[in-house]
Amino acid sequence: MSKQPKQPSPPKTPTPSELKVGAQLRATITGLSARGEGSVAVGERTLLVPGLIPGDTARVLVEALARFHPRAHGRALERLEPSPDRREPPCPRHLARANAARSEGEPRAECSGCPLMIAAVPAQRAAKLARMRSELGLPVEAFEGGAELGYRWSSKRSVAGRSGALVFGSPVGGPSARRKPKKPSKGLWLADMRGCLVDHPRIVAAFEATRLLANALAIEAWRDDDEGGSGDLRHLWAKTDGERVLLTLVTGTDDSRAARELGPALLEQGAVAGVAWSVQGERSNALRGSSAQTLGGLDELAFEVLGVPLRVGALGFLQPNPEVAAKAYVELVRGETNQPDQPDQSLALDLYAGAGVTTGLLRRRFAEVRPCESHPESAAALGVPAQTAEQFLATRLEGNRPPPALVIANPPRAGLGEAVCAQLLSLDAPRLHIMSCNPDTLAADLDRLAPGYVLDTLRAYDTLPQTPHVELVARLRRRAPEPTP
Ligand SMILES: C[S@@+](CC[C@H](N)C(=O)[O-])C[C@H]1O[C@@H](n2cnc3c(N)ncnc32)[C@H](O)[C@@H]1O
Repeated sequence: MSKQPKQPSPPKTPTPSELKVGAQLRATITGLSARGEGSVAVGERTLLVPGLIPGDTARVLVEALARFHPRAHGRALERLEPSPDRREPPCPRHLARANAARSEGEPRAECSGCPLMIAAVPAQRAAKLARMRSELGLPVEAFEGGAELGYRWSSKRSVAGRSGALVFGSPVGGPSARRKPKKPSKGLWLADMRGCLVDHPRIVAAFEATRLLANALAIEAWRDDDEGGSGDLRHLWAKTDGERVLLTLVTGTDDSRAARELGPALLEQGAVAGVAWSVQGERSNALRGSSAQTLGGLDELAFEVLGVPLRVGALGFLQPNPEVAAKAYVELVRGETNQPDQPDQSLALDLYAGAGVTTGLLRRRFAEVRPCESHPESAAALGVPAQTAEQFLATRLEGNRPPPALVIANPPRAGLGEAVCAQLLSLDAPRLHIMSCNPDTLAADLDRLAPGYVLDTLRAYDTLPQTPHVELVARLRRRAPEPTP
């Protein structure tokens, strides 16, 4: 008799009674969390396990049951049956390669910034789409992507380590890490992101040149402590137009050797086209500080997105993946479905306008476009006073003017929130188009807007492959008034 091939075992869903801290379970992952952990529903709770993807069956140690959320957190002890979509992550610094042999001097593999890199990209996209559709109930009709690697035109690093051996990276033990640092370190414990595969190659080269020079100059890393902190270089922010790099040095103090020596040395070496300096000495995760000064070279990058000329300075927002974001912008500003895209002679509002790509695109169709932006540098580039969307809408509502023909809004991750949604309902524009980088807050905003708006179309864009992030564009139209009986 010929030997039968081994059949995969049926998926295993643990029972609620098995879900106790310290218990070891056999579980098959069915979904993905917002932070890229594998997830599986166990009774009322969702068990989240970093380092696993849908289709993986693993022995999982239950480490915690959340007190205020129906969540449980687990750690994969052994992968019993890997998902067919699993792959060796291409990045040598990826946490999943922590146990691989390293040559001497090679940084440890502990980066958890791309938790989905352990799956092939089509499977990553399928898992993200499934989360948006089934878990959040978002009727996403299409999901478009672009380059899988080297796509980031804007990237940040934190700085840690001792002088002469600085590490540029992101905190270890983040939400998608499979293990916490073994011992608490005095400063930040960072995963070394040298050679990051998702960053644009120009940015990778600029960060590496900066690291080598900073070490040669014995620049110190900034350390937060109870006395308010000490040291110097805290964060780095690099942006590129595809050719040139604008680097911002963020230091914890205004008495900074990094600003005095590292910035000029980088320019002299030709490692970057421009260097700016911003001070952020507060105890917070805020990275950019509120103002920057140019240390030399270019003070802004000038380039075009969809034919719109853009100028982005040291602290201005730039979509990390302009290639895919451009597809989302087209969807965001396009005219009504099935209607010829005729010039509209009326007014459009562009809320959270950032560098102004959408303002420029809307100006091709509308006689008047009013952008709103709260960051001083971006607002100045748009020629408007820095104002929050709340302040801007409050002023418009006071004036009791007729509603604009279209409002577009592209808020940060926190979404529009209750106050802005209430203002938008009062404003009563016939069309409202929202671009969002957070499906969870978009789902909440769509619920808040439902009394006044119907969702026409919802499309997603894979702006950050290898990570759980997505960008969405929701196009809403004002609800027709109920017929009076
Ligand atoms: C996701 S970005 C979008 C920027 C721009 N639309 C783009 O695509 O490049 C969000 C922008 O909103 C700005 N912002 C943040 N909070 C704001 C608020 N409450 N009111 C107005 N703008 C805000 C940020 O400075 C940032 O430029």
